[in-house]
Amino acid sequence: MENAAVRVRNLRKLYGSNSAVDDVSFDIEQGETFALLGPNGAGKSTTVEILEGYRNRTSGDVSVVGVDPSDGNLAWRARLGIVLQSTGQAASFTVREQLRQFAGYYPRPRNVEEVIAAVGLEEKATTQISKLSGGQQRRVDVALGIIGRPELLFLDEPTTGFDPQARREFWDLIRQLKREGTTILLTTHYLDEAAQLADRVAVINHGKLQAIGPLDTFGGEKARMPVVHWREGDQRREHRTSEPWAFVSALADRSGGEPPELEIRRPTLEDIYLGMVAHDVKEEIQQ
Ligand SMILES: Nc1ncnc2c1ncn2[C@@H]1O[C@H](COP(=O)(O)OP(=O)(O)OP(=O)(O)O)[C@@H](O)[C@H]1O
Repeated sequence: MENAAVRVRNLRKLYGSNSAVDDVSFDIEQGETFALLGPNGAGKSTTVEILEGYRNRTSGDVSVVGVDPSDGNLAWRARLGIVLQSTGQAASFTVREQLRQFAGYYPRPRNVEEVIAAVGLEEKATTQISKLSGGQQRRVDVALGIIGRPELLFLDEPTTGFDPQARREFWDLIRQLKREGTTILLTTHYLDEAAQLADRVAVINHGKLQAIGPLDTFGGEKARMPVVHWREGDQRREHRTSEPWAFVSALADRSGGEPPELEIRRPTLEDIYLGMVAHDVKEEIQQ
């Protein structure tokens, strides 16, 4: 990729003799939403913290919006938005005060009131952050991450604690940022969230990049094959096929009409991911 927002080559991080990140390479294109998935302890946070300039690497090359994070200065940092897994808020400030203060750190901040509205906190703008619920505090984290109009937004488990409606509103907000050209690196354990938002997905497991690819082909043809489910007498039956309609039509002919409890299920990203991680499936790594 010519103008990658993020470029990672042969990244390694050792903690003593433990290889937390082991020869990982990938690019994130400008404007792309990239989801980094993997089980607990896989090396996601270590990778992301190296990109954010919060952690040193053992070896490899890294460039984030054109700068090596280990040389990143304040001007570089102002081009990034970071929503960490947990943040220590200045809890005695109100939502509006906190956002106004943060807006002052950036050269081209977004409008504070617009950001408050975007994260759905209009009614809480004058409430002290310490008096907000966990999910509302998480919305403040997200608001602080976007107030500086970042080119590249890091979202680490952004919707933990959100109720279902708040998650959907958050997804709309992320789509809006994407339309404005923001590059997004999303780390999440919610596979439906990755499926909703990501253009490309990568799975990191035991420190290694296990799979990477566009959302709509991720996992390969075999893992994505639909499964036809139906009932025959008191038995539940299923059949995996790349041509479910042909199979269903033959099944209907055979059983003289639509079989009971007929369903065609396409594997979700979660199904594909779980199959991959459980079986340590090696995907062809393609950039
Ligand atoms: N500061 C540290 N010192 C020593 N080992 C560490 C340190 N931070 C992380 N590790 C180890 O590095 C490995 C990768 O951890 P990391 O936090 O990057 O995983 P993760 O994929 O982000 O996990 P999670 O989904 O649980 O957040 C783990 O084995 C972890 O124990």
